[in-house]
Amino acid sequence: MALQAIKYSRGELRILDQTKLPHQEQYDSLRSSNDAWHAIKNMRVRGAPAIAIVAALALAVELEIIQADGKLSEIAEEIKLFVYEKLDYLVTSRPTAVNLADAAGKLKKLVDGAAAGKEATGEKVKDAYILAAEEMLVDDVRDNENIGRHGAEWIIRNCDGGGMKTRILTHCNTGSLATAGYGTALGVIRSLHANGSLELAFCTETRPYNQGSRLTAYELVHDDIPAVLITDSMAAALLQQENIAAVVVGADRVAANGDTANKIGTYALSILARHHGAKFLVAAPRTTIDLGTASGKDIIIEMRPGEEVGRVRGPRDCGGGEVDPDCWETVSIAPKGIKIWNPSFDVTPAELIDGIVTEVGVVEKGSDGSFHLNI
Ligand SMILES: CSC[C@H]1O[C@H](OP(=O)(O)O)[C@H](O)[C@@H]1O
Repeated sequence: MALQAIKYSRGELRILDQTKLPHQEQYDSLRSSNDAWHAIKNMRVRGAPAIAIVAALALAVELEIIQADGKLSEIAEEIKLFVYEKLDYLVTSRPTAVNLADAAGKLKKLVDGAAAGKEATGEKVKDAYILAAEEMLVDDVRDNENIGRHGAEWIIRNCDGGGMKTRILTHCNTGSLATAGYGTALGVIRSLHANGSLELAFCTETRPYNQGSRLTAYELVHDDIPAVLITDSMAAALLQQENIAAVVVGADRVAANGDTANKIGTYALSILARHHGAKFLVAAPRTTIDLGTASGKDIIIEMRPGEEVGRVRGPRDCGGGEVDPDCWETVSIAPKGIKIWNPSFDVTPAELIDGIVTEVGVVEKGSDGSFHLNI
């Protein structure tokens, strides 16, 4: 059974609380855009594609509940403006990942068209919105499977030992827990594994939120994919000592020139990959490409609370690898009074990226040395 960050049926949305993983699988119901905003902000759901999908579906559920309560306006314009207001609010939950803003723009355009019709009613605008939001869930899984296939084929064609068993390093979490399913960079690893071309996947723990040790390792173990967990600080020694074919990462926003914002630590890995002759791939659907942002210097980087660095939270360790899931503790690992810098993302320059893996193929730099991303 594939892991699902998002469980949805018409009128009901549940998310897997990722702050409880890998020790507890707990689903929380979201019944409004306000519920979604807080779940995204406190990272109970995270991952650029998943954030956009959960936000869109939470508003769909909110509209269904309003109608069930007999409070849905029959005036198309009123429902359109309601959707506009809620989407603008949801976009403020996390600023760096572009998928949410991209989805909001598309959904606003859709309801604008639905409300313009002569026969338009509030219910028709609501129904049009809900169908579009539900399509995002289906489209994302299909796109990720295509990303996985294109990325695996590229690695086999272009990496040393391609066609043999490859060793891949990945960062953060870009799998079923960051998307509607299958994943982007982790989708490439899944595809390599499925066609027998993966020897070993290495995943970084990805401090401070530990998406790698808590989420990616969880997915790799769940899918029985051969994998090794390393700390972020081990990446250089790994690339120096092991034959890593490629570093494959996700993205939160790809600027028009190919500069890519992704989880903090990605930029360092791109330098290490170049120095050690490993390929460096960014895997992301086209909804992560932002042609309206010229380059990486224009990307807003989300700053998160210092507590995420200074504290670690988890269930009590009972010894022998067993934990008490009902007894969670927070442990301070930094002195009181120390200032903490906690940018959630960094920007990898296009020059250090060998390819951008999308659902329609892998984009490489042209003869002019630039990425052309209007695909
Ligand atoms: C396919 S997920 C893309 C991206 O999102 C993650 O960030 P976060 O866990 O803070 O939402 C990470 O940067 C992934 O690479």
